[in-house]
Amino acid sequence: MSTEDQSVTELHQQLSLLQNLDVGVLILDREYRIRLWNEFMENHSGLLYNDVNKKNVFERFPELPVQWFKHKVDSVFLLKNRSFITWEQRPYLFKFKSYRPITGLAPTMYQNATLLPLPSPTGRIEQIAILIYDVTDTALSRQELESANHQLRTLSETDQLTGLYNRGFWENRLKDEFSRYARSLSSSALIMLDIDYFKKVNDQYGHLAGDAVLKNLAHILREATRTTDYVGRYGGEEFALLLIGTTARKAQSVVERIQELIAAARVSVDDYTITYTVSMGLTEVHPIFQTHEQWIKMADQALYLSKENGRNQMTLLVPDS
Ligand SMILES: Nc1nc2c(ncn2[C@@H]2O[C@H](COP(=O)(O)OP(=O)(O)OP(=O)(O)O)[C@@H](O)[C@H]2O)c(=O)[nH]1
Repeated sequence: MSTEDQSVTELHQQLSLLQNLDVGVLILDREYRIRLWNEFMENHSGLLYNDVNKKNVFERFPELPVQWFKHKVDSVFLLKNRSFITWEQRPYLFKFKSYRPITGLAPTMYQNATLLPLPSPTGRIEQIAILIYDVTDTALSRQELESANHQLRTLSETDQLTGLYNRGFWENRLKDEFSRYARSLSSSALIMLDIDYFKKVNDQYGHLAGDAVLKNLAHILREATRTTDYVGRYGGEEFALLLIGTTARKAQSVVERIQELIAAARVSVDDYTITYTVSMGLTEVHPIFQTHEQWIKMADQALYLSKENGRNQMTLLVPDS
């Protein structure tokens, strides 16, 4: 075989390899025209090499963000360095359907891409190659893992019955807020709240009715507070509200809103309509507190006074400086 025949054979083998790779390969010139398009690209795009050859990539694929992609391609021409695009940055470059059986959940193929400069024998870069990897399986399993972690985190932070924060998580937030106060001296208010004569609700209407009242109250507490506040279930029928960046005076309007919503609430269980009241204790964070537990203790004392004085009321306690 002559040297020329040998080169043709080698070129043919290389092209055949390129065609059969399970990776997308395309070549772009400086005008963003497609100069090579392998079988992977044909199969997934439904466009044959002849459909795209010498065509501008943006005309053929309008989903490509022009500015962003040009910037990527131009820098490979300019710096003569390879560059990468991951599915985390952009889920895909080319919008291909995903046909993978185990990833039936993803309608579109997730892709990683590598952009490679292709130097001519003189060292000039007139074309670049783009390799497209199907990473749908990886992307989906990562997303599933993240979603499972998120669910686990939520479970470990949440009270199952009411969906509010559980005591452990809530108390940690109070601790954080207390440390933040030591640095910033920005005010926060704490309300401890307890349902009045809740035992009677259980005794009279049953435990499920009691649960319905707890859920109703949780809903009201969420309604009456900001999303930045922390509302927790502190114990059986005791709740705790941490109002971030709020003075005791401002917290009183939250208390009033809670009282109004509870007064209007009617919990229907079977043929019964249940009404209920709550007692509350309110304290603002204060330099006199050495620990967050002391802050809770004072709010608890305020709650106790509300109970002592006849229930269905709020008591504000201000520490002596
Ligand atoms: N249904 C239901 N009841 C609960 C739950 N957790 C605690 N309890 C009940 O809450 C009641 C609390 O009763 P007590 O501590 O005597 O308080 P109370 O009857 O509200 O009286 P005061 O607080 O003094 O007004 C008990 O009957 C507990 O069984 C729960 O998750 N669901």
